[in-house]
Amino acid sequence: MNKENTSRLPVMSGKRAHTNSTDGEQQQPAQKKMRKVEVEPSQRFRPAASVAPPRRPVAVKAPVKPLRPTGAATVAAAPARGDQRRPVAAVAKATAAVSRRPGWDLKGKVSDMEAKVQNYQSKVKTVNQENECLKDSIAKVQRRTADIEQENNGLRRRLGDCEKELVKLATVKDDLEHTTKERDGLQKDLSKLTEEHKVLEGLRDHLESELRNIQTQLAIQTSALGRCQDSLKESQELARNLEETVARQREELHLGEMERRKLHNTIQELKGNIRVFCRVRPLLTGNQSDILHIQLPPHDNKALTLAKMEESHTGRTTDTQKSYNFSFDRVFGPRSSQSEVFEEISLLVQSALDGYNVCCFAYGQTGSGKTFTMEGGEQEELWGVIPRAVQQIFKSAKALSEQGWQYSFTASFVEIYNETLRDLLYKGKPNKRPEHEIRKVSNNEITVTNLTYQKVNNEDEVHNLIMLANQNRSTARTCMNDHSSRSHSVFQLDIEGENTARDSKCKSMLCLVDLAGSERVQKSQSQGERFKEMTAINSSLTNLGIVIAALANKDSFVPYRNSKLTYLLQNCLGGNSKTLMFANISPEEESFSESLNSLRFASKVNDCVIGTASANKK
Ligand SMILES: Nc1ncnc2c1ncn2[C@@H]1O[C@H](COP(=O)(O)OP(=O)(O)OP(=O)(O)O)[C@@H](O)[C@H]1O
Repeated sequence: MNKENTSRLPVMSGKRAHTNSTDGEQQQPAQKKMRKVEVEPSQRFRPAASVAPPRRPVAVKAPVKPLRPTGAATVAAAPARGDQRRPVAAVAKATAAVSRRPGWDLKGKVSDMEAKVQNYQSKVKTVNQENECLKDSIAKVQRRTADIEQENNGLRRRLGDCEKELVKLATVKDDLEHTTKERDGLQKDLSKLTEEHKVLEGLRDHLESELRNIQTQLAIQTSALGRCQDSLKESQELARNLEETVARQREELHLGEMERRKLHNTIQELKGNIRVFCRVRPLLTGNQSDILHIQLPPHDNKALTLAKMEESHTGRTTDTQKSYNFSFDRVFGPRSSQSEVFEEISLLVQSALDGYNVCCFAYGQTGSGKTFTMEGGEQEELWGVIPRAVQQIFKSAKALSEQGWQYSFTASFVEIYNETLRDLLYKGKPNKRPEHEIRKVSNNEITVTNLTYQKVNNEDEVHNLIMLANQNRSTARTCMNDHSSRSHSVFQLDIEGENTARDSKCKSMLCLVDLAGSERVQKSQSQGERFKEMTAINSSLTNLGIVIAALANKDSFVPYRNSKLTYLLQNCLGGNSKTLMFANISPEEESFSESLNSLRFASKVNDCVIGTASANKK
């Protein structure tokens, strides 16, 4: 640089002045170059400035200015180009003058020499000035250099910082890549979410439209609800009125029921507490019109005539027809159905639910149709009194439950065979049958020891018990009827009713009795065990007649205990009961005398008026 500066100095050395003073124009490029040199550093730093923040070097402002004065000084201090050439020309002139001066002209020569010295002094002065200027320039350049170095150091530090930053940026780049990946992933997620969002928006729109529909429906329903509530209020009001009406009608019904019971009882009393029905069995074979000896008046269902031609004992008189007229509460002919028969006794059965003891028994010779009347056949239309009575009892109990009556039923089925009691509901081993005794307990109630008293809740349960009883029933063969029953069977249903709302209770029993055959001993041709059976049967039936007669006569003593049958039926036959007797007769002519016998017995019973029944009420 010094070399450059040296070579580009704006001032010519004395020697050069001598050698190059001929061409003053050569100095100008040197001056231009010098300006250029001073400007270049700042220009060179510009690219760096473009990297680093633009920090303008301090030296840029200063350097140009002093150089101009230098140049100017050079121009001012130094002689003008024309002037610079003048000393040289003067020297040359002086030289030429010297050379031209004659040797003797010393004075001229001295004056030339002095001019020369002056010229050189002026040059020295100019050079010194330039030298000072240059020193200033050098100092400035040095300061500038220092500044530049300083700046350079700053830039290096900055470069270092930048490198560090670059390293950091490399990490940042990694982070950026990672972040970019994450961003890509997030963008994918975002696009997915955007899709989902779109779907959800669609769904939302759909739901919103549904919501609007629902809201519309809700509004409709709300208004309908309002209407319903109004109508509910009206209905509640109506229901209250109806409830009051129902309560009033219940009261009326109860009073009506009480009235009905009273009237029913009055009717039963008017009919008599013991009633006798006669039933003629149809012929089992042949035409019913062949029954000639039993005459039933067509318009009187209460009369019956037994007619028989009697031969003259002497043979002198003609045969005479002997007629036996009977009158009963009702006479059923051979064509009467089971339902017709039951219709007549259903009112009596109803009395049992009203708290009256009811007894219904079938009397007649073997094979006359007692069992058929009481039990009947398997088919419902052939059902006899017992199944029909049970059906009616449970039906009526159910109907009365609506009026607050609750009933409980207990069934027992006992057989009296040869004056011995047998439990027909017994389920144990035959050889372990217990013995039974009839006992009178408190309230004059009759009970049988060791007997099965089975609680029943419905018709079916009773039917099952009847089937069990039939299996247990003792049957014996006789020459008159293969399956004739040689025993009395007594089905008893104890009824207890309670109406808690009315604080009413009632207790009664329904006895349905299928008596053993009533035929006379000699006709049955029985012997031995059979004879004993017949005697016992006849004895108990005779006692039944005696008891009924005693009751009719209002005897102070009624011999109930003379037979097991009357003892067992004591409460059903007494004053506090309603009794119905079926007199069953066979249609065959050979049964004439047995039929006559039965009808006579029935007639006697029919003539009896047994006290006034009263309901067992609390
Ligand atoms: N009204 C009737 N209609 C049709 N068949 C009847 C009628 N009455 C009785 N019978 C029939 O007559 C036969 C004898 O009747 P049932 O067994 O009822 O007589 P019974 O008096 O009970 O005899 P027993 O004293 O021996 O038990 C049976 O076959 C029965 O089906």
